[in-house]
Amino acid sequence: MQASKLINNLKFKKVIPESFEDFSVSLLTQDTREVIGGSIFVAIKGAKADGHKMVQEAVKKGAAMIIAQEKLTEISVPVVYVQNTKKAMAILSSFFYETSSQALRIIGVTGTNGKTTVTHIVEAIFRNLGEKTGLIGTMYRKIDDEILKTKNTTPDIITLQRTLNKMVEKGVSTVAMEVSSIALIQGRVWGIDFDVAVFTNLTQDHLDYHKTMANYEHAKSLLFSQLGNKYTHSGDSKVAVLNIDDPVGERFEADTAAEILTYGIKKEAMIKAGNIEIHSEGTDFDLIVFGEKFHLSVKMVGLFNVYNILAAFAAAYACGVESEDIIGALEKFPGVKGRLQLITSASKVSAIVDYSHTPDGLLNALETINDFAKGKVFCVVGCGGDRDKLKRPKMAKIAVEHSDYPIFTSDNPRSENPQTIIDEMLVGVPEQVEIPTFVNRREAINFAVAMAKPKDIILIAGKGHEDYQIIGDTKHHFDDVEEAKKALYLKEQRD
Ligand SMILES: CC(=O)N[C@H]1[C@@H](OP(=O)(O)OP(=O)(O)OC[C@H]2O[C@@H](n3ccc(=O)[nH]c3=O)[C@H](O)[C@@H]2O)O[C@H](CO)[C@@H](O)[C@@H]1O[C@H](C)C(=O)N[C@@H](C)C(=O)N[C@H](CCC(=O)O)C(=O)O
Ligand SMILES: Nc1ncnc2c1ncn2[C@@H]1O[C@H](COP(=O)(O)OP(=O)(O)OP(=O)(O)O)[C@@H](O)[C@H]1O
Ligand SMILES: N[C@H](CCC[C@H](N)C(=O)O)C(=O)O
Ligand SMILES: [Mg+2]
Repeated sequence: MQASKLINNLKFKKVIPESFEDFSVSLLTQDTREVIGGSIFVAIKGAKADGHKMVQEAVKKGAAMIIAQEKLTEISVPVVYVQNTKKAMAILSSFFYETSSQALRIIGVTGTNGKTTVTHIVEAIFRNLGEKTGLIGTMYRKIDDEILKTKNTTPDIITLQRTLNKMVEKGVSTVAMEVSSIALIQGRVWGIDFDVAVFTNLTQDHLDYHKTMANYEHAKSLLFSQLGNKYTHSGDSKVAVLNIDDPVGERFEADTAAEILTYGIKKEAMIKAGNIEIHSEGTDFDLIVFGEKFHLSVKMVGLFNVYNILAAFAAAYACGVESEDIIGALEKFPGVKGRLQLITSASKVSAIVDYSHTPDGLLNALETINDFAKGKVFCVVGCGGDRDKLKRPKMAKIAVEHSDYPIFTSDNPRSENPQTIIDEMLVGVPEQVEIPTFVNRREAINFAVAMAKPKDIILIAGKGHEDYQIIGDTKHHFDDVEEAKKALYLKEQRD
């Protein structure tokens, strides 16, 4: 696309110099590290760095035009001044990648917990129908079978539009996408034309960023207010899928112009579950869809996963998929890596690796395990550095109250001192309770495995699918599943 045509999509701007030699735009980027000849570089003022200070570097690498919101001097390429470069980036990327988001059916999922799980179930439902699918979230970006790495749960808008564009090229028709609260506030999904927006739940997380639960809720509500502002006459109205058992779900009804589809277990919902029986290998329940009852046996364990299944069912139902087709996929779905992932061993001690890194997630994981545990429950847990500190004493208290042997350790300490994080967890524990603590996560896992007896279960919480540990600025290889398997194997040899 020619630069002049692209920037014409910005109504309010000042271009200096006013006339310039037009060129074909090779790349639109906000990151100097990506710039190639013929790029347009968008200068963003971020939390850590300021793109305006890196413009010379971008030009040196071949940027042929700069979009800026602050005065730049001595720049040898045309500069387009706008009020807000983030907004300009959203507008330009949507035109640069043309029709991507309109050409796809996009299901956005937001909420504190369950986004990764729900998006994976939604993906499985549409794959089961023979469609090519896309998935964007915490673990990766997936275009049909191709897996691309990801830095954030919800990528920046340019990466997002680029990814959607590749999906269209590859013949993908439906995309399931996690939409984080931070992304909503930062405008990472501005201009994305969601067809269905799903709300899972809202409990404490990310207060380092949002400061209050009210701000956090407001951030999540943006997905619903962004949905369905314009009614199309094709009959495909936008749908907000809301967990009606969560008071926040009820409140979001007022935030959206879209049609509402409710799901729940406790309250009267359009899509409901009842007669729930949880066992160690799966869950049985009745699914009631507008009064019509189906019986389901799924491989996923836990009440919270029934909510995730209801959310995914409702999302697919909102797109017109038949109940029987959805159920077929749900009963086959094996679960998501690192979410209540069971590791058994000949020693009869089992480990469960779970991505519970919030108080509510940890409570749900422990309550589920307690429901079917026949021996004692161990809980190896830590809290991430440079993230919500208020989670620390709460998660510690939950571990102490809901497991027989809590053991505190490090998650991803990042720039923080790992012992300080553990000390902040200990604030949530009564003084007389002694907790074994290990800064080294491997030692904590080995200790739990050594202590455990046949029939005991060890929950290793917080890192799920992650195959790394971030200590300082370094990302070391570390995988809870690998560690648990190794420790359990050595125990078998010893005992
Ligand atoms: C605090 C925060 O949210 N930061 C996010 C934000 O960064 P930022 O805009 O503040 O960027 P910055 O690092 O200050 O840099 C400013 C500008 O300079 C540019 N730059 C920077 C360095 C350089 O050498 N060259 C260069 O051009 C950058 O590309 C950027 O345009 O925007 C970036 C692009 O969208 C994100 O990658 C980045 O996420 C960081 C890595 C992060 O850790 N974010 C976490 C808190 C986060 O967003 N988490 C959510 C929720 C997870 C969940 O609950 O599932 C997520 O969606 O991942
Ligand atoms: N519906 C739910 N309600 C409460 N807890 C849940 C729910 N679904 C999952 N969990 C818990 O939260 C953990 C993370 O689940 P998942 O990865 O699906 O959530 P997420 O919203 O994608 O998290 P993140 O914000 O880190 O991307 C799980 O390992 C489980 O312990
Ligand atoms: N999406 C979450 C992931 C937390 C995972 C946990 N292992 C940690 O590092 O704190 C976050 O960025 O807060
Ligand atoms: Mg996720």
